[in-house]
Amino acid sequence: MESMRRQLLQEVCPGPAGRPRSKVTVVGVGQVGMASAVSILLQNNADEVALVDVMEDKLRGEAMDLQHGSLFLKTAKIVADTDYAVTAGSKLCVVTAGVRQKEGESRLALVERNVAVFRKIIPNLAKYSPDAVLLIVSNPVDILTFVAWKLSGFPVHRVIGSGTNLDSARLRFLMGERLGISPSSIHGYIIGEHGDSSVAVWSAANVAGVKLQQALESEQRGAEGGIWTSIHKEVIESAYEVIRLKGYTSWAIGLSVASLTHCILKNLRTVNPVSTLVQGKHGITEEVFLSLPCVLGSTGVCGILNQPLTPPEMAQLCASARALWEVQSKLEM
Ligand SMILES: NC(=O)C1=CN([C@@H]2O[C@H](COP(=O)(O)OP(=O)(O)OC[C@H]3O[C@@H](n4cnc5c(N)ncnc54)[C@H](O)[C@@H]3O)[C@@H](O)[C@H]2O)C=CC1
Ligand SMILES: CC(=O)C(=O)O
Repeated sequence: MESMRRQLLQEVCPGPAGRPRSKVTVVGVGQVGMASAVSILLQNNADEVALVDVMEDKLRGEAMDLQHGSLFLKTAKIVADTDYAVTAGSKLCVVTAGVRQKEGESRLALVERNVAVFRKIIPNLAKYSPDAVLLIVSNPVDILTFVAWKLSGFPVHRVIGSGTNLDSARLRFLMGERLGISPSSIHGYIIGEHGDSSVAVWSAANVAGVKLQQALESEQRGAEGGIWTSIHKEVIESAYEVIRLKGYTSWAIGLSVASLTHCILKNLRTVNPVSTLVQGKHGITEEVFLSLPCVLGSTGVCGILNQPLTPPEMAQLCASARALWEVQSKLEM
């Protein structure tokens, strides 16, 4: 092959040697891992994508299938191995490995099984990519982000949970449907736990700066607690409903992960609700990770927005922190 290469072209200046500049690792090539990997590849931000899983054949099959699509992609290298050496030099490591909920099961019920999985994964990622940002997706994502922080020994700003970025996207979609306006023009945040105790910050919801609070208040006084309350309920039920219908959720979380990847690799400093250490914020005393609006850049969480909350919103957020602490404090680390 080398002699054919020499016949074919005269080498003038070989390309830059050494490490890739924007390598992304995805651990776990299940439904969420592959939806994330494909969404990341379609965004053209990474110059190398590495995949890791414990299921050798599935891993090789997924990698080959993606490599065969190289013609239609703009990512130079797609690699895969069960050995974490393949992840070396990653700028961002996305962790999607572990068990997922069965129909009707809560995210919190997965915690012990997925902590065991994380014990095998996180030290390896830290060893081969000591400067990476870790983006945790596996559930229960807030507790597992805390676990990843502890196991990695990384500074807290470099360990992020995908958190309520997805819940907020669901909220904006549902509000958009009701209002007939694109989700991109609707600004609404879900904060707190990614899951059952999440908090909808209705006090800040707006369309192009026009606050929805007044309309919301008259709605709340209406029959059945108002349409907006029911939208938050629908957001919480969303994952359960999709799991009931297709067995798992994948596309929306994959797109959400790719969007966060874009912000981090491109150092965009956009504001996204992601899971970060919130002790000391809004009266929270526990050492827990929950989502608050964060400025994201190449170093991970560059800042946490001081978002004004109403007393009921703050009380709900503190209850969310207590609910997580209840589970987290029982973990053997
Ligand atoms: N944060 C969020 O918004 C969301 C989180 N999730 C969570 O993502 C996780 C993955 O879900 P799915 O992809 O649907 O599950 P899946 O079962 O399709 O894939 C999980 C993958 O993890 C791999 N894995 C297990 N142990 C491993 C280890 N020690 N090292 C490397 N890989 C390992 C499995 O071999 C499998 O390929 C679940 O915990 C799920 O609850 C799912 C959707 C949204
Ligand atoms: C499964 C899950 O966490 C979600 O789709 O929100």
